[in-house]
Amino acid sequence: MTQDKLARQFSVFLRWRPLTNDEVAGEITRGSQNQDTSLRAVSISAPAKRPWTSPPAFKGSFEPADDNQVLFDTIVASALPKVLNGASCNYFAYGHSGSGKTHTMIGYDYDSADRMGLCVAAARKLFESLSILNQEGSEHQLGVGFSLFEVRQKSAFDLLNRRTQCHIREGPDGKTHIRGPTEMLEGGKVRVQPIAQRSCWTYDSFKEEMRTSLGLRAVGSSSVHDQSSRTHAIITLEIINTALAEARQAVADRQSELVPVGAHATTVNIEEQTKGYIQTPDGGYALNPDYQINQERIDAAEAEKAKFEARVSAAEEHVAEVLGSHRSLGGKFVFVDLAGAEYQEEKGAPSQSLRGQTPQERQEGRQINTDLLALKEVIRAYASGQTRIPFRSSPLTMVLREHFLGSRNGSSAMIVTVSPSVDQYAATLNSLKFGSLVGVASV
Ligand SMILES: Nc1ncnc2c1ncn2[C@@H]1O[C@H](COP(=O)(O)OP(=O)(O)OP(=O)(O)O)[C@@H](O)[C@H]1O
Repeated sequence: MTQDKLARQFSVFLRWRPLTNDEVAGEITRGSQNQDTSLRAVSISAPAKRPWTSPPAFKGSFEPADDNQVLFDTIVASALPKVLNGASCNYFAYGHSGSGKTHTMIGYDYDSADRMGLCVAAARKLFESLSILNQEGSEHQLGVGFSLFEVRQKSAFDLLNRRTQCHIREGPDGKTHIRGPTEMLEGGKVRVQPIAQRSCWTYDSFKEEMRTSLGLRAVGSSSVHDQSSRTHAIITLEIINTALAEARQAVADRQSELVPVGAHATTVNIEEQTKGYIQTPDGGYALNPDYQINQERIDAAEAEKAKFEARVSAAEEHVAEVLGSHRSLGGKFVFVDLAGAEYQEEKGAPSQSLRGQTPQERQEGRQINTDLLALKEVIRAYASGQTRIPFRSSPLTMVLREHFLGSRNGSSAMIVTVSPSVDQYAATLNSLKFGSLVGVASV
């Protein structure tokens, strides 16, 4: 295995949730074997269903009795030292609606260790480690920058900013920018709101932010269970300090100062070109003999613009310097609670959950499937060490680009959540096939 390949480890785990009270049709028979590799092959069967066995693809498999603490200890805990060393570690929950993704990633009880979701448990451990580092004494206390937004169709919705709709775009620098509405400030300055990051200095303040923001999560109306989420929720916990927050704020301020100066340079250029040329009878353009283009005026406006661009670059360099001032700064845990995968029954008929959907929900379902297929291709390309990774294929993968690229020395994993109910056989089979396609590429 090459060094690069080692740095791109991606593991796939399987989690069987318990049967719910209304799942009375019986349980899928399941097996899991280690063959000649360190990965497990998973097999399923049920009366009147076609049995299926995966290739060796799963790093581990969790039974219904395994609680969230067992998952945290097995999958996430070992990543903590990497995050404290500045790496980015990413975790995805994939599964059909109601299979246990939100229970796994976020949880419905933030106070008990065996029920809190992986992101809450990670925050708890992170704050414990940061408090030790902070006692060692440093100029700026370390804390956690928390952001939480949803990707739905082609937009992002910032749950830390009243679900404000943000646009997902690729900038000229090739990076993905997620931008909210523009604000007009004094002196013609324009500020484009980025996705909010809340600075949390204690675990309790983080939990409070989580509770408030998750109250705003979008839910669908007619899927498998009432709280079905139709969006991909992306939660980031980044190690920050006040110097980093201030340095990033300075970049935003310099960018808003640049906007009117850049607009002025463009206006001057257009004015001079409009006066300096006249239209000829054949529809072409020629120099206006009655006007001399004022090149000095254009150059002065361009020079002013260059001065403000340099201020932005200097502020960006300062962010990089601050990031380099402590080994932990910029380290990140990223948790992605993916929208429920939608699927067809074996013979192409719509599944029970698809039948009662509105046209808008069906359209959303198609986009969700597009996003999930794009994610599968990105993970396969990433895990197999390819240099060209198709991030542009969907808004979801565009948004995840920086986290994949930032995870060089980190580790990433997907948890495929499935129901053991025979009623959910087709959905479970569908999720296992997806997980094994991702898992075999990660060997
Ligand atoms: N491993 C588990 N142990 C106990 N209860 C679970 C487990 N997994 C899921 N549940 C319960 O099953 C229900 C559905 O789970 P959850 O909301 O996590 O599904 P989901 O996959 O996020 O669905 P959707 O995509 O529709 O949001 C919840 O009541 C949850 O508490």
